[in-house]
Amino acid sequence: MLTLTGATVRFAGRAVLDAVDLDVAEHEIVCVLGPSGSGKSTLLRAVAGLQPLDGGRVLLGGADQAAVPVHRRGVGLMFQDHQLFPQRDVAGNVAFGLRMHGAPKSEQTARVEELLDLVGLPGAGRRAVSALSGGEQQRVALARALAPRPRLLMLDEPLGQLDRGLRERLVVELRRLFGTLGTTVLAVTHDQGEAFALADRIVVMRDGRIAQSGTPLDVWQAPADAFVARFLGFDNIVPATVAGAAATTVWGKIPVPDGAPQGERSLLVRPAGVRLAPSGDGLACRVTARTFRGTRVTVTLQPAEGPFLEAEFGLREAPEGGAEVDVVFEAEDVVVLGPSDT
Ligand SMILES: Nc1ncnc2c1ncn2[C@@H]1O[C@H](COP(=O)(O)OP(=O)(O)OP(=O)(O)O)[C@@H](O)[C@H]1O
Repeated sequence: MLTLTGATVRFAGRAVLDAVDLDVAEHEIVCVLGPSGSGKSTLLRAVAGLQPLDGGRVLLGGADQAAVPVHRRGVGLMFQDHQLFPQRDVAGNVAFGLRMHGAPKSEQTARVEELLDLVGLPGAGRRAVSALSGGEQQRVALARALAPRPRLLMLDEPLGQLDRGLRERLVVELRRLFGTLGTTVLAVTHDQGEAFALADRIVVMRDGRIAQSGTPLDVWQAPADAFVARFLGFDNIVPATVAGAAATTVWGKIPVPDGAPQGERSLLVRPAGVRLAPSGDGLACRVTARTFRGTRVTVTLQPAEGPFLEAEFGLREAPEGGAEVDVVFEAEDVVVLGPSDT
């Protein structure tokens, strides 16, 4: 459906999009994740035709888009701030794209009603957009983007301004809606939770390049490198020299899973893989913080050397704040990451 090959955009000589290759299949929901300034919005703008490329190509349905203007690309766009027209009512906003395409009035009216039903706002056509809540405005913006049946829907931080509870509900609704409609989606967000809940595939960007692309499960289980792992919210990452079944780190020798890549690497230890050991049998640490998380407790451990460790224990076994404990590591919760700056 969408293919980018070597897509490059430079501002003042700096590559903000640096030879990006990306394929989005029909009906696929791809979420682009990355820190601020990594080039996510520029990527969307380049696909939409709002940002000319300095190199490479954008193909939609196999056709090069270099000479195709924005309104002929057949893409729907929805931005964080909705950009609804305040002087038009809900129906006027949803019909906008249909009017631009010259759809007859009767067809516009029927399609607007259909879309408002679809996004959970039946009969809201005559309401003023200024009188809607943030979540309702988001639904109107979505209905407007979907109305002309775009072959590709692009979302830029679609839930950015809404509160967390509403975002969590809407993201589930969006996924269900896109699944029902078979919409092909390219979405940009810096919220990992949102991306993981919405996407069939996650693309992590760093400095204008793709750092990793994979299913949510793949990316979660096996982050490509320390940058991706940190961006996904993992702590417990240290440089390591992996040889055979163990890695040498500032935290001592740590067992690694069978078949782990060897040599100079970064190592990630999941908090669940840190276990208490008898005194003198493991890495000696002091407990510096304890946080209750329902039935589990997250404990921060400071070893004599190296960064602190996050560990996760059951309520009964979690050590007290200030306690001196020894810990060992379970190989199954250790991930050997690619060679990378830690
Ligand atoms: N028109 C422009 N002129 C100059 N620099 C720009 C322009 N547009 C974007 N940039 C720069 O390009 C880089 C990438 O911007 P972009 O908006 O694509 O990042 P982003 O990943 O979407 O960030 P955010 O999450 O903050 O929206 C930034 O450093 C930004 O300052």
